[in-house]
Amino acid sequence: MATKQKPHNKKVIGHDSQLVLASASPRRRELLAQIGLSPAIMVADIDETPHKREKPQPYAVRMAAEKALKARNQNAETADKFILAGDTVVACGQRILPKTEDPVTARTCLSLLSGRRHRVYGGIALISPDGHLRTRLVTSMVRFRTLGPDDIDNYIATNEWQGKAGGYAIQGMAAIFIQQISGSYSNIVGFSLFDIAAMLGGQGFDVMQIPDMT
Ligand SMILES: Cc1cn([C@H]2C[C@H](O)[C@@H](COP(=O)(O)OP(=O)(O)OP(=O)(O)O)O2)c(=O)[nH]c1=O
Repeated sequence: MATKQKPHNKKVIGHDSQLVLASASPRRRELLAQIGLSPAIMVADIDETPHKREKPQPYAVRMAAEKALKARNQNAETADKFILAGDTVVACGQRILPKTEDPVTARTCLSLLSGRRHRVYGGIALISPDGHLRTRLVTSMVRFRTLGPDDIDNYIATNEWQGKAGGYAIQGMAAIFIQQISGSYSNIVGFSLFDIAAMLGGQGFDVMQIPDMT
């Protein structure tokens, strides 16, 4: 069995089997796999309706925290584990765009995003084995080029907008519409790997020192 080189001066207090991802999102699973993490998956269904006049930034953080807390409260076996959850919110100004489930809503979102900049807010929540909840908000900016009717028709035909915040996925065909981003790319896809590694690292869970089981 191959193991990654471990510097002797570092104490590892966390490893992969101690990590739970409270998410049904294949994107979040794939993002964690990119940095060598394969957590247990526990889906936490929560009510994702924004509160009246709730701003996108606190909404993203609240959603992530509720997912993590629900996973912990529903599964006794998570008690001594790190629980990670994320939430992606696409906002045009202070307006929260929906996760699009039908083509009409997806068209409305794409028309709104066409030719302008918007923000993607990523809420991240981490519950440590001692039960402490920590959260972060990560912001990325995305600029779409102007979309013509054919662009929107063709994109709708891909079905890639289904279940995506704001009606698009940067990791698919929508990449051809995106002129510029600033901030974290992984934050737009699902959650910021930089911030996750930093949050885990702050709790003694060093992502670079997880045994490689392959
Ligand atoms: C903007 C954007 C969003 N998305 C996706 C990421 C999220 O899966 C989804 C936003 O919905 P979320 O509620 O953040 O996540 P989810 O419902 O898919 O999964 P879970 O709550 O169980 O963790 O939009 C992309 O895949 N690419 C993008 O470019």
